[in-house]
Amino acid sequence: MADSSAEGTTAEASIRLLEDYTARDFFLATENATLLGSGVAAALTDPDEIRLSQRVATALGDGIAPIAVGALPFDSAEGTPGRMVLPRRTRRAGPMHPAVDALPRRRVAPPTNARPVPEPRRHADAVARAVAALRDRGLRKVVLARALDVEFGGGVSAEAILHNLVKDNPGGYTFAAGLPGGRALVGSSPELLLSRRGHRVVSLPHAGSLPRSADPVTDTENGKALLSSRKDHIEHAVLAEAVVETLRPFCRKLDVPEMPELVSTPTMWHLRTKITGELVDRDVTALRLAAALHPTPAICGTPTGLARELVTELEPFERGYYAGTVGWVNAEGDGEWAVSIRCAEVGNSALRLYAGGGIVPESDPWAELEETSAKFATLLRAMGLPREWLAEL
Ligand SMILES: C=C(O[C@@H]1C=C(C(=O)O)C=C[C@H]1O)C(=O)O
Repeated sequence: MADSSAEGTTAEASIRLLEDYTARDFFLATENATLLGSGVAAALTDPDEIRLSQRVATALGDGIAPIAVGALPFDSAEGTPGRMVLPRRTRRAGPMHPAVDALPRRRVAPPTNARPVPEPRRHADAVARAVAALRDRGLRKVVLARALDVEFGGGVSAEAILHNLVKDNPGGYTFAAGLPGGRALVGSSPELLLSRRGHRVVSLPHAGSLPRSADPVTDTENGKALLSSRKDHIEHAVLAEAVVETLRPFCRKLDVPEMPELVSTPTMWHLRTKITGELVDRDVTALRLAAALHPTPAICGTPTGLARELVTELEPFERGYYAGTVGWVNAEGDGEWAVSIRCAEVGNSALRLYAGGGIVPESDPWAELEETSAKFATLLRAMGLPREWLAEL
């Protein structure tokens, strides 16, 4: 029988969860709570995400465990199926912050080798081709990503990276999801795809980005520039419209602010819209809603099918669980699903980092390349590497 415990809201309780995390587990720290799922009472994989959500609801209804956790890939047609686990043991505690600030950072040994995929110049070329394709094929937006393969002669610890990510990102959805073969998807995303609690649903779509700067004057200027950038508002509007359209049939009431707000992570400025709604049918679970929303134009594009084709055509790697979603759902159907960005797939002695950005007809290839470099910084920082390290590759 699966075991579940609420371990209180004390700092010690949440820190114990982080300290007990191992790379096979599921971990999620948000502003409000910390969750650790370990062991496998049941595992479900399915390339059809709606069917997966139904199978998970059935398993939860059977009482196998009180909660299911896991990850959906960017595109299950690539051969990476959605993967959900009903953990043998689920532990919950209060938020990690600010208590985690007092813990020392963990050291990650420096990499022995690193290789951008594709070469940076080729990513800029792909963006230019994407801009032309938007026009020729009638797309409003496509999201193009690049990857960075990093090797560590002496091994790399997902636990240490997660620890530093939690410390660095108090407002983030900081996650780790165990993958087959002892690998783990580890990251800290600013973006909530969907949360459901009772009738209330919330989505926090993000699109439109500029890097933060260590210089306070440049930093403030970047924030202001983003808030008044026509190109970024277009990029954002395409996303917010798509999320609203998908949620509308499920909701009796939707609250959508007219304008996005400016938000920040330690490495990026973003435009974000907070969409809240009231569900018509309580039987529609958080995972079912996440499956309906995914892939949003935050990580794919509009129209979805054409954008997905363009991504396959222009990116020389498979995204796997990057640009998918990670989260949990319980027997009541409540849950929380974050967009799996600002993350890396971590193995024993190597990891692959990912970063992407939305392309619209007004996009500039070199600015888009810069944006992906800035987005890598979330993980680089957790690995103890300065942003300049990337420029040397
Ligand atoms: C695709 C990523 O980020 C997404 C793309 C954004 C953009 O294009 O402005 C902003 C936030 C995210 O929705 C990523 O970080 O890899």
